[in-house]
Amino acid sequence: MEIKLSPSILSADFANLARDIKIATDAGAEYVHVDVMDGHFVPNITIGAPVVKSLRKATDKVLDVHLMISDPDQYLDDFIKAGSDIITVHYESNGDTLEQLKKIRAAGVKAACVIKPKTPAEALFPLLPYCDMVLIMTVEPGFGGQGFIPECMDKIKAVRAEIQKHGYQCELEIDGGAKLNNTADIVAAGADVIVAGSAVFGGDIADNVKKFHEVFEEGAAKAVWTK
Ligand SMILES: O=C(CO)[C@@H](O)[C@H](O)COP(=O)(O)O
Ligand SMILES: [Fe+2]
Repeated sequence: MEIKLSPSILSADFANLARDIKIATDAGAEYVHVDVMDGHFVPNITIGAPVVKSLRKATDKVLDVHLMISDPDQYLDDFIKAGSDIITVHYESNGDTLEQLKKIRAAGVKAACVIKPKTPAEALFPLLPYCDMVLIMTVEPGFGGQGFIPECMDKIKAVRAEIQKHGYQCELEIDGGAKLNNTADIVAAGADVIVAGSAVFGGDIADNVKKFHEVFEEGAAKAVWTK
């Protein structure tokens, strides 16, 4: 069972993004997670579409773009044109989430929807047929380096059960607080894409990526679900 790592560049060296991404992907990271924050939807400002455009030239790995912005409708075209491979919109952002997902897919980009920790898992269910991936936030969005919220484990299980029940081709990503010591349980609960920022870019990046893949195998061996 293939479990993928999506290192969040929020914890990388912003003056050396291409270098840090290369180290992580050469070591086996499958995706590159890009946290876009607008200072409105979350109390932090990070990067926008021009940076995604530059990263597109720096890597051919999957650019997994997590939009933490109030108005996706205003910026979706920019992130599509910049070369995103996956665009994830928040259920809690303004506008019609279903229409946003359809627009992303129509542009040939993978569409994903994300819920914050206080949003129930069931909010995602009607959107699953329109999603190539769903993301469950396991911290409040806005900052890297926070602790995993344990109550989110049941949400991972509930969304995994719904995906399995209908046979949807939809990846289940989690984001926030994934560490080497809790990721096996997160995978066993149902996640197949793990975002990790501080636990990848803090210390030896290549070694951390390799250790995450070891932990994925442990989690997959304990999992009661299969792909
Ligand atoms: O979207 C976010 C935070 O809002 C994340 O992608 C974080 O950047 C993950 O960082 P760690 O919790 O793994 O340090
Ligand atoms: Fe993120």
